[in-house]
Amino acid sequence: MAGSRDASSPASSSPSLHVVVFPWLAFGHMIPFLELSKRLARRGHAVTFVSTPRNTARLSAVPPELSARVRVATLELPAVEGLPAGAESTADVPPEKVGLLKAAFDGLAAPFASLVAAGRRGGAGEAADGFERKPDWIILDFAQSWVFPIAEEHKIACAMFLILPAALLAYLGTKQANEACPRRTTEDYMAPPPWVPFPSTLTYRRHEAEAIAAGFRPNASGVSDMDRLWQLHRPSCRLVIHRSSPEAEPRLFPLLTDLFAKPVVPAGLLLPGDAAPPGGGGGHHQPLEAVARWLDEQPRRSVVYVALGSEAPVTAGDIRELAAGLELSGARFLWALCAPGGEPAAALLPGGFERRVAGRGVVAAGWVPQVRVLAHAAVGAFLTHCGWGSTVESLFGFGHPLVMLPFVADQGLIARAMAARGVGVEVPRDDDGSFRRDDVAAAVRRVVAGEEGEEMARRARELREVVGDRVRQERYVDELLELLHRYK
Ligand SMILES: C[C@@H]1O[C@H](OP(=O)(O)OP(=O)(O)OC[C@H]2O[C@@H](n3ccc(=O)[nH]c3=O)[C@H](O)[C@@H]2O)[C@H](O)[C@H](O)[C@H]1O
Repeated sequence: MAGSRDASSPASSSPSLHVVVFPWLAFGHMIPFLELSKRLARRGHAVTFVSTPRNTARLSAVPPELSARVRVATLELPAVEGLPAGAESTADVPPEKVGLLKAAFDGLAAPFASLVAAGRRGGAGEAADGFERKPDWIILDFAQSWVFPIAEEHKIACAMFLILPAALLAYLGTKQANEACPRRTTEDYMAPPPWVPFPSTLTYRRHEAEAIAAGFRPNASGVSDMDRLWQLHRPSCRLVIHRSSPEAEPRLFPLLTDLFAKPVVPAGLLLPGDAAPPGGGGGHHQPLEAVARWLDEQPRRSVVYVALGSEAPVTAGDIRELAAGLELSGARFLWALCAPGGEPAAALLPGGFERRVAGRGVVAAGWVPQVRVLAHAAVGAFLTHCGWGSTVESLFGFGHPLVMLPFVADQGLIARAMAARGVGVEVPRDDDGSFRRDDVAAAVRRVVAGEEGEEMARRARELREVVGDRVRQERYVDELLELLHRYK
């Protein structure tokens, strides 16, 4: 991702802001943070996007017309024992090592403080060492608990941008509410929280609840994810922003603003363009050409696109069972197979699988430009882990019905919410999260065939029209900017 070394004068006459945008080291986070950056820059504001060298190199390029306002500041991750060399995102490490990546991330506190301090000295100093001018805002992710003291020292306003659905923050609740009503058993984590005063689908299956409970306990970084997230209670965190909208998640924004006693506001869905610019991704980039030719030959809306995000804890057994289910389903499919731990994908597939599905099924090993695949006329459904980014892109961006295979974090909440909206079918799971090929095949058939499938597709297209209305979504960014001007 290229960016300029200095921000030119903004296009609009209103006082422009300088906003530092700093995502957690995960593509499901960096991609929406970059989408927000583009929108702020398009409205005449200066953006400094902060990440690490390998991550910024793998992100899609900033459109040329915005490169004068989006500046990239890269910070070198410190080495941490046990973290693979060169690992800079959750896509580069197995799930059990993400805690070490957080420990390395915490090592960016000092270089980030230097970046801010250099900017504070201002003047003709070497721009590369700091910001051209003091930031008005730092928009950070859930993980940077150490940014707040730096921002407070330099009197810079902070906002926490959660690229997760508001449903997750409603489920997690405030620090105070959790201390008053502690969740102690797996069953406690499976139930809707008592502080949501209306019926909701905020429930987890047993395997999901166990993963959520782990977020309340310290990980290899020594800090729990919840203690990082609950830094949003600090007064210097003036806003909480969600990549979402009231149309996508009714009733939650007023509830959260009340629960957290500060504005919890939508940034809108930040829908990517119809055909994302060519660019990297979480790993080795699969050129679309190899995939597009096959898609071009398929009937309209006949293909199930299969992808499980950049960090889902998918096991080799899951991949074999999913492959067998896709084979049994008889459906056409394109599978972007990001193998766990970087193992070669072919080694994980059942013997003879690709030969038996030849003609109707393709496995694209590695990263594909997902938005461009979802935009293809041949794609008619999405088998997904229900990561919020993928859900927003596929359902609200392109109106595809969903076959849902959630794993961790917010994914189970998203799956229940989308099933309740009648736009997808969840694959049944055992208590340990395992699933069966017959259930995968049955869920795929329900979504891609018959009256039920047609009704789901109709509802999905209706959601794209109503919730994915791009004009309305862009207005949320305008409303957010009004708040950034007001609260800075
Ligand atoms: C917010 C949080 O992000 C996490 O990230 P994860 O990468 O798993 O999934 P997405 O949010 O779908 O993000 C994945 C992003 O990677 C892109 N992509 C993925 C695979 C590929 O082959 N090519 C691509 O371009 C995709 O288009 C999307 O933008 C967790 O899910 C979590 O549940 C979710 O709520």
